[in-house]
Amino acid sequence: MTDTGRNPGTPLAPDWFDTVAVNTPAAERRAASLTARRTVKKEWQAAWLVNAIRCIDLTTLAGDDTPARVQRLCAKARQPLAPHILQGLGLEALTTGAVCVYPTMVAPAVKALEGSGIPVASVATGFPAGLMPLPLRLAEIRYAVDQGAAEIDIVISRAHVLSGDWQALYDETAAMREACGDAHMKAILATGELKTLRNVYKASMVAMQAGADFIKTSTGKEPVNATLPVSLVMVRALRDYGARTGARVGFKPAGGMRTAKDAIAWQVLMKEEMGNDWLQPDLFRLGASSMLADIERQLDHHVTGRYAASHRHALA
Ligand SMILES: O=C[C@H](O)COP(=O)(O)O
Repeated sequence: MTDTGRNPGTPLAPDWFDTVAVNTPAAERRAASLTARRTVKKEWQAAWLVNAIRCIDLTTLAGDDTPARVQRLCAKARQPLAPHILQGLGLEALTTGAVCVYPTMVAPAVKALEGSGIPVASVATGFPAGLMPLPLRLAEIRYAVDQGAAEIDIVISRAHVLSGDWQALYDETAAMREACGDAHMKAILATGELKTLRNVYKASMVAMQAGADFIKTSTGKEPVNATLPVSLVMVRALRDYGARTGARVGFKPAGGMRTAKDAIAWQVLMKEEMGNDWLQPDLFRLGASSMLADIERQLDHHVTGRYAASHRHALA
């Protein structure tokens, strides 16, 4: 992620969100219409899928992660498409947006990505629940940065959202942003646990006021992770924040996105809501561990006319 200008944040301003109303049925209709209305023409689908790849935070966040698995993930991030597909698309080179791992896997990832230009993102702050004393959460951020992470995906305290304690949410998130130093901070809202879309909008706004460079839907561990209606509300908050401050905060849907169709759907949402500028890795990421396999399969078919068995491209 090149530094397209960090989000400096603002003082906590509850008047920017405390009277917000979110019409849930309308958000659901708009989200559904986005993907239904704009069907990406066949010949353009490949280009949209290639663009999705350069925006993917290729992720492994499992309790059985090992340095060997992370090395394989990084090899995939360096070469997400088989050579015959790249050639068939007329592309010289292509890499993913980042690799996203747990803090203790940052060092092997940094080593495996040396010279690639691909940043390492690390989750931190007691991912996925975040229920640890703040000093330990901040220390985990500093550890991940010291290990070489260029991006930190923090998790917010859902309890502060559910109780409407915006000052506590702001203070914690601002402290996390400070602990990140030069590392870009993505704030994971765990929207599946925030109960209402109104809370999603408010949490988005407070995270951005506290200095988040990106807002991210989910850890991938909630019962419900990235959805289009939730994403629409977060992107509207990001747009409103930008209108007030001029800051450009990025958006990262994450969790449960498995297919090439998902990759196109979220890009259509970004294009329709924010415009083409938001379809590049500095401002848009797709947090996914398995979506790339289906994208590669679809691009293989685009180039060869045949479908390879999905397992052939799955990450071992
Ligand atoms: O941050 C990324 C998510 O944890 C990935 O979730 P996923 O494994 O459902 O793709």
